[in-house]
Amino acid sequence: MADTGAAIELVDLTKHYPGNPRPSVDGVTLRVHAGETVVFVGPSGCGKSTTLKMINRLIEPSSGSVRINGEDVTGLDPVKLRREIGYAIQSSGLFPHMTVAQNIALVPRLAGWSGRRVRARVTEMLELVGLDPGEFRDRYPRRLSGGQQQRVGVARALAADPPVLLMDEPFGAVDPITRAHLQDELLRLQRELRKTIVFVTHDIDEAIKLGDRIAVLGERSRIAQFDTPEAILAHPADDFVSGFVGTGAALRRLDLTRLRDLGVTGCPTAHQGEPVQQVRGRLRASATDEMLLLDRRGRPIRWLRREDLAHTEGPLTEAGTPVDGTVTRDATLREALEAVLTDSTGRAAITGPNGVYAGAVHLEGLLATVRGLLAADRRRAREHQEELEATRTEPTPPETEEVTAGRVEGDRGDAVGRVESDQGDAVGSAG
Ligand SMILES: Nc1ncnc2c1ncn2[C@@H]1O[C@H](COP(=O)(O)OP(=O)(O)OP(=O)(O)O)[C@@H](O)[C@H]1O
Repeated sequence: MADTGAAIELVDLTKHYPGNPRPSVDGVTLRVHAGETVVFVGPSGCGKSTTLKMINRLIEPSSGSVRINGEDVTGLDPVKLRREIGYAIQSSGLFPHMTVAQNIALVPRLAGWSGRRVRARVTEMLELVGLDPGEFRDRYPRRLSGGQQQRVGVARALAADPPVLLMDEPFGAVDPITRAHLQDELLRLQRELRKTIVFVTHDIDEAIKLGDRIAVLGERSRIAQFDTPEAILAHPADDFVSGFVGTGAALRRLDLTRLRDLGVTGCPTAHQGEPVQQVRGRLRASATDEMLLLDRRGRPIRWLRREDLAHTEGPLTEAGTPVDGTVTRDATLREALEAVLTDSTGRAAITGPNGVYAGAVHLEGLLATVRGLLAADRRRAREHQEELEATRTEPTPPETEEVTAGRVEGDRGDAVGRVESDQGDAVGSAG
C-alpha cells in the first residue's frame, strides 16, 4: 500500500453476531475517497464500531466485502493487514508495561524496520503530535495525562505511515478543552498527511468539525445520510437526521468557516506618532467613520472615530477607545461573531503573526456573510438532492457507482470554491 491515503469501499457489509436475532450491521455500502476523512456518527449501539472494526478485520464480516485501493482485504493475512492500517481508540490502548517509545515503536518493529530507523521515527512522531521527545520518550503511560496518552495513541497509530487510519472515539475520554485541542491537532496533521481516516463518534459537533463527509448511521448501521457537513446541516435527509443534528444548525455552520477563508480586507489605519491633522484628513477622505491606530510594531491599539479626532489636539494614543477584542485570521466565524457581539460598537480588529494588524470585522458584514453562506448551503443541498433523485430514477449504466462517487466529490470542491468567492468581500465591508 502507498503511504498516502488509500480509497476504502464497503460493499454490502454485514455482521451477524451469533446469538443475536438480527444483524448488528446490515448491508452497508459506502466509499471513502483516498485522503478523505469520513466520520461515522450515530446513536449508541447502532453498529459504528462494528462497521469500523470490519475494515481492519478485528471483527470478521458475516458477508459483504471491504476493498482498500481496490483489493479485497478478506483475502489478506489479518495480522499483516492491521500493520498497514493505523488504529486509535478511546482509552488510547497503550501497553502499560511499555514506555512511550516502545509503544510507538511496536508496529515499525513488527514490520522489520532497523533500530536506527525506528528511533528516528519515534522522535519524529512525538514531535508531530506536540510532545517533547526528551521529556516523554521514556515515560510509562500511567505517568501521562489523558490528553497526552491520546496523543501517544495517535503517534502509535501513525508510526508505520499507514495509508489508512481508523479512529474509534479516540478523544472520548478527555475533558472538552483537551478534546478541542486534540481535534485541532488532528486537523493540522491531516492537512499535512492526507491519510484516509474513518473516525467514529457520538458527537455531531466533533463530526462536523473533523469530517470532509459524515455518514449519519441509524439502526444496524443503516446509512441515513452520507454527505458533507454543510449539506447535512442545511438539508437533513429525514427526521432521524434532523433529530441527530439537533437545534442550532445555523450556529454550527459558523464553525466550518474561518475568517481566512473569506479574504479579509482592511480598514483605514493611522500610526502612533502621526500628526492628528494628517490622520483627521485621511479619515475624512475615507468612506468610513472609524479607523485603527497602530503602535510602532504595527499592532492595533485604539479605535478612532471622526468625533474623537474632531476634539483632540493631543497625542493619538489618548484619543478614541482602546482595542480590547482582537481575533486572528484563523478564528472561526463563531469566534468572530462572539468578539463583535461582545464589543459595545460591534467590531473587532483582526491580527496576524505577532499581533500585527491584518484587518477588521464588523457585525453587519459578518451577518451578511453568514446569511450568504447559509443560503448557498441550502441551494447546494437542494441541487444535490435533485441530482441524487435524478440518478435514482435514471436507467443505470454499468459505471454508475463511479459516476455518483465522482459527483459527490465534485460537489464539495465546487461548493467550497463558490462559497469563498461568493463571500469574498462581505467581511471586509468595513474597509
Ligand atoms: N461481541 C458481540 N456479540 C454480540 N453482540 C454484539 C457484540 N459486539 C457488539 N454487539 C452488538 O452489536 C450492536 C452494535 O454494537 P457497536 O459496538 O458496533 O455499536 P456502536 O454504535 O459502536 O455503539 P457505541 O456508540 O455505544 O460504542 C449492539 O447492539 C451491540 O450490543
